[in-house]
Formats: sequence, C-alpha cells, structure tokens
Amino acid sequence: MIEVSGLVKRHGALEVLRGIDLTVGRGEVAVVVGPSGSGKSTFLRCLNGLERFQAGTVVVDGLTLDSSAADRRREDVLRQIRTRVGMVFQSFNLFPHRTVLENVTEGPIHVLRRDRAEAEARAVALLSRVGLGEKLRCRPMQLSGGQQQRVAIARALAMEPRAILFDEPTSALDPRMTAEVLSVMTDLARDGQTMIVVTHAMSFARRVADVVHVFDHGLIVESGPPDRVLENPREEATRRFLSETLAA
Ligand SMILES: Nc1ncnc2c1ncn2[C@@H]1O[C@H](COP(=O)(O)OP(=O)(O)OP(=O)(O)O)[C@@H](O)[C@H]1O
Repeated sequence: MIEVSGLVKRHGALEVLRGIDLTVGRGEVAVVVGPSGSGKSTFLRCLNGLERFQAGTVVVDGLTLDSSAADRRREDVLRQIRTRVGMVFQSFNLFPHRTVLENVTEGPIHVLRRDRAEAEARAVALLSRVGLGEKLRCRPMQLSGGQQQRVAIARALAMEPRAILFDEPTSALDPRMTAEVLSVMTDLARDGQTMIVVTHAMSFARRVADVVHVFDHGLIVESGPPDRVLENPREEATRRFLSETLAA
C-alpha cells in the first residue's frame, strides 16, 4: 500500500530525513516512535505531500511521488494521494463553525462529489461507530478533546481512505480521552484499516502494531514486531529512547 525508498528531506543545511526506507502492506498497522525532533512528523507530511522532499520515492496505492516531478504532474498525483490517504493530527483541525455532521460530510460532498443524503447517512453511521451518534448537531467547541479527535477520525474515514496517517493523535489529551481515542483506533486496526501511527503511546504500539519503526536523527534505526523491538531492542538508540520514555 505504501512504499518509501531513500527519502531525504532537508530544511536548509539541516538533514531532517536521511534516507528512509519503509513499506506498509495492505491492512497493516505500522507504529513510528522515536525522540522529539527525529523526523517522525516530517516523514508523515512527506507521504501525503504536505512537505516536499529532496531525494527518494514515495509510492502510495500505486501512485508515485518523487523529488523530481514537475509541478503540474506533482499536483495531479498529490490530489489523488490526498483523497486516498487520510490524516489525523494532534490538534484535530476541525472546521470550527460547522457542526460535527457537516465536518464529516464536507469532503465526501465537495471532493468525492457524493450526493448529500448519501454522505449524511454514511457520516451518521461513522459518527455512531466512534461513539458520537448523539453529537451530530454540536459544534467542535462544545466537545471534549477526545470527542473532537474522534470526529476527526470519522472525517478521515468518510473519505474511504486506503490508508490513514495519525500524527500523535493523543498527545493533547488526558488519559481518559486518550483511552477513548486509542480504543477507536484499535477497532479500526482490527477491521483491517491500513495505518501509520506516530505515537508515544507504547501500550497501543504493543497491542496493535504489526511493525514498530524506531526513528533517530532522521533514520530508521530499528524495525520489527513490537514485542521484539520494545522488549528486546537491539540498538543502543532504541534502548535510550525507551528508557527516556519510561522515565518521563
Ligand atoms: N519548517 C521547518 N524548518 C526548519 N526546520 C524544521 C521545519 N520543520 C521541522 N524542522 C526540524 O526538523 C526536525 C524534525 O522535526 P519533526 O517535527 O519531524 O520531528 P518529530 O520527530 O516529529 O518531533 P516531535 O516528536 O517533537 O513532534 C527538527 O529538528 C525540527 O526542528
């Protein structure tokens, strides 16, 4: 579903990603962990074209983005990738003046050109699935952070994405709201949703990830199943990261 090779991203002289290779199969859950500043968010942002990169290739569901694509072709590929790959951010990013229901129907109606009644019926079903069937007419401000994040997940799902990228979806939430959001994400994973999740929630990584990738200074230093990487890390950088995370 997603194949990244040799991805290099620079900000001026700073090499933020120094040659990332990573593959995510259909229905797989990849969890990305690593210290602050190691390039995790930048990596996700390169996958759906929010960031340009200087070298390497990203293939998503058969669509290829590379560093050399001319602007017109790039825009065309990006448009297609963005309809196939959802993104859920730390800060929810909902439309503040729209209702919960409108937040979820906006993309299907205006981007996928779905009929309004069909889009609303599906949005109601998705909002019920994330436990918000009673909140359809609320505005985002009237909801807790955990509820807003679940709206953001329903909004991503409404686009029928082939894959969803999660960028620290629970780091602005308290433990109870974090648990609500991780439970929704766990259900999605069980239903076979392809996902890449950047998170500090190690319990989620242990329970749900098929593969954990450890970033350090713009490189993947270690990858493997969670019980192996998190319980028996081979690399010093992984051990350091895990001991700092446990101490925090
Ligand atoms: N627009 C930018 N201009 C310059 N440097 C940037 C820019 N965006 C990110 N960086 C730098 O790139 C590096 C990687 O940042 P990134 O946000 O990807 O890390 P991260 O692993 O997601 O960190 P965190 O866990 O704190 O979110 C950092 O050193 C950051 O300062």
